[in-house]
Amino acid sequence: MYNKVKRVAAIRLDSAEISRLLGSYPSWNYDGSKLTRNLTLRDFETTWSFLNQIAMRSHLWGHHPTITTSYNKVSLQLTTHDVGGVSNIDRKMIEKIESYCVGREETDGNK
Ligand SMILES: C[C@H](O)[C@H](O)[C@H]1CNC2=NC(N)=NC(=O)C2=N1
Repeated sequence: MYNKVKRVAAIRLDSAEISRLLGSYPSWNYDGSKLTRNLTLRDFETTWSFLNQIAMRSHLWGHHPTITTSYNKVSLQLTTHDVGGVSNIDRKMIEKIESYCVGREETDGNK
């Protein structure tokens, strides 16, 4: 699944496309240059399982979010240097990351 590196040319998203993306994924924010998301996961193991999936996907696509983590907290930043902004690859990465989040975020019940 993660053994074949696939690179595609990045296409910059315009502001309407970025707005649509944020509409579909309200947990993400746009700071004018990059897409960001902060999340809290259920526990440490869940956090690293999630991070490993992102790492393998990043390796496969040659596209690497900036990641900051501490125990069960993760901050993600996504941008594409080649286009000097946000691209279709960042959008695809967000779609993947959101699928990896399902059922793994901390809920009020276990705070
Ligand atoms: C040379 C190398 O492919 C580039 O620097 C890649 C690596 N990973 C990357 N990751 C992200 N998030 N954005 C990029 O523009 C990017 N560029």
